[in-house]
Amino acid sequence: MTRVQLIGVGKEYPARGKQAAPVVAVDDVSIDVASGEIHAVIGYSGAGKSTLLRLVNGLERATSGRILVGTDEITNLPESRVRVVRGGIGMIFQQFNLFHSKRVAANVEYPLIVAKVPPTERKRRVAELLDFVGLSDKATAFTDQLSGGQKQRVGIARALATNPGVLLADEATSALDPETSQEVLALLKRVNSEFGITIMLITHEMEVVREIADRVTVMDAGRAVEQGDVFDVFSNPKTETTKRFVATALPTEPNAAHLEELRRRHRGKLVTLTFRDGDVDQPVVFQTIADRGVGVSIVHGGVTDVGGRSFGRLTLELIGDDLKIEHAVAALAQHAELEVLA
Ligand SMILES: Nc1ncnc2c1ncn2[C@@H]1O[C@H](COP(=O)(O)OP(=O)(O)OP(=O)(O)O)[C@@H](O)[C@H]1O
Repeated sequence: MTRVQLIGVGKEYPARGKQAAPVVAVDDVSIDVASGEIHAVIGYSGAGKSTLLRLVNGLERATSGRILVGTDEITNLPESRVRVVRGGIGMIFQQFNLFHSKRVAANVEYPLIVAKVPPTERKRRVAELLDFVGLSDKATAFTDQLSGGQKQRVGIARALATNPGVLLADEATSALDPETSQEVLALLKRVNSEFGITIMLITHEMEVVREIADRVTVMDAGRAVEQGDVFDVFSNPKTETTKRFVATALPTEPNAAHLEELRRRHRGKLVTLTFRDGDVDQPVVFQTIADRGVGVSIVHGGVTDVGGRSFGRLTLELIGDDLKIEHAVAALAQHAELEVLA
């Protein structure tokens, strides 16, 4: 169980060439990852996510701010001590980074050899880890005989070998198909819940955050532009960046073009209702409409899960005479967040 704190962290790369300006890859980012938490950092390409991860594992030095991994302030430590701290950090990668010339068991054993763990203990630990990731039967296979999902499971077993307090995941499921991604994310959830390992992951995929994270930081152009509980951030996005991510995975209001199309097909009044975490009783909503003598059909949207809580956005067509619809809208507004689509 390890807490990871980034306090006003910045990373600037020097200018290359005479005309070029320095690149500010990470700009004044603060993230407090509680021990045992799964924290996702999401952003588009170039947002600074990978740089941030390299600062946390001490592969690069921050130009400003402080980073603490547990009680070790790695931004202050000499390189020899940073290496020791890195021993308590597991890493998994998009391209798995396995040794292709070694068998599965040898890949998992490698960090134990580096850590000078005695052979019998190593064998026991490797067997235990392969069992945990469900690959006991692949111990003697070469890694290029494995599927992508199996390779990442080897990566996870290897990362866990030395009992790290923190696991850093760099786009760990980006190279995998959706179903395999789900399996790997489920395994990471078990890593977190069974061993209490803090997980910090970077991704450009909203699905990953939705599936696994407790809290999220949204990065854009090196800065942390939104941060908080996954449900709070995504059910009420404030910045354009977050809104774009939300639109890829959560039910939204129809966009302008879609609204035109809906208008053409539906003559009634269109309204969008937002349901947050069961704070709206759906039967009451539909009863309210029926009680006013108004017909209803769902024309867009849905209900889904985010951060383990339900979130819904439904666009409804209200059908009936104008006055009744007006009353129904007024009554609905008492029960739910409602927007009339003008
Ligand atoms: N070693 C480096 N030298 C100079 N500039 C760098 C270096 N590493 C990263 N950058 C720059 O820093 C910015 C952030 O890059 P970074 O790779 O951290 O973003 P990212 O969000 O991880 O994107 P991606 O998912 O595409 O890797 C980019 O503008 C990139 O060009």
